[in-house]
Amino acid sequence: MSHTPSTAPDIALKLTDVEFRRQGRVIVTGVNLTIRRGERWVLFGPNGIGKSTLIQMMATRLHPSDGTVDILGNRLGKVDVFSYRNRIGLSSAELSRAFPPDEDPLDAVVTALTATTGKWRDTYGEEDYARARGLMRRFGVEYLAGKQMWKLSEGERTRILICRALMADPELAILDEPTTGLDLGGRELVVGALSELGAESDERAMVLVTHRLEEIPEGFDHIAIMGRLSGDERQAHETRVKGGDPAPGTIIYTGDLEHGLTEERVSAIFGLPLTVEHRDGRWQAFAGSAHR
Ligand SMILES: Nc1ncnc2c1ncn2[C@@H]1O[C@H](COP(=O)(O)OP(=O)(O)OP(=O)(O)O)[C@@H](O)[C@H]1O
Repeated sequence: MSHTPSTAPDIALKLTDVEFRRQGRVIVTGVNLTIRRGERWVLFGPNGIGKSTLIQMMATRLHPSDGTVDILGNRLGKVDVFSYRNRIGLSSAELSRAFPPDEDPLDAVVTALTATTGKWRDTYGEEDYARARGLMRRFGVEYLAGKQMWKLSEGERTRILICRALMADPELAILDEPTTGLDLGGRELVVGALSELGAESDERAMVLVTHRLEEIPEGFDHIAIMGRLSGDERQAHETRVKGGDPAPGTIIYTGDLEHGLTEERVSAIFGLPLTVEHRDGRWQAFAGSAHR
């Protein structure tokens, strides 16, 4: 049966008027975001604002309560997700819990080809394993082949999941906090490898989630910044914000990263005066003045 794409061919991801509620609480609302093929995006915002919630939708793991999510021309909820899930590469903490504890990390990477976890029933060729090993080398974890997933440190598991996310040469790669648990050396290796990937001119769309400016790789030049509803918009929602629940998260800026990451905006979303610096392609933020 032929399938009419739900969006223009150059659009990888489109969220339209998305709201997500959990147990009566509005977690995110008014989310609009369009990501084109070949673009590298950072999804940035403070803890608990709803970044992972949006990522789960972008990766077909969660449906919006309202609004629409279009992924690679498929409207979420209208098309069987298993028909296109292997075109999306995801690395996230939630996913890391899906593997059988004794799974070989090499298999955890290679099973991305069939969008499964656990190797049984599937067979993969030598070429597949060679690609998996190549990715593991690139991210400094080739030595983990033959080990067991449950024994990995957090930083090792994170890197294995990045390799897995890239294994199937996905059209959309989604990396949720890809430097979680990494020591300084590991972080710099991963940020460097992601910068290289970001600089490659291909049609893959990439979305990287972080709440730390230091972890934005070079080449990621678009940003969606999340903050909480404020002013009139918040008041319009007040009747729906129960008890001490924080105001819903939303996207307060989308576009060019260079212009989006202003001190004013970053200070506002974290609720304290911050100095933001951009030097040699990398970003950093800290409280107070750089000239003290
Ligand atoms: N299963 C759940 N049940 C109830 N509330 C949840 C659940 N999962 C997440 N939440 C709430 O939804 C809000 C958004 O969470 P989410 O994980 O999307 O934020 P985040 O921006 O990714 O945060 P972080 O940077 O800390 O990972 C939080 O207040 C969280 O407590």
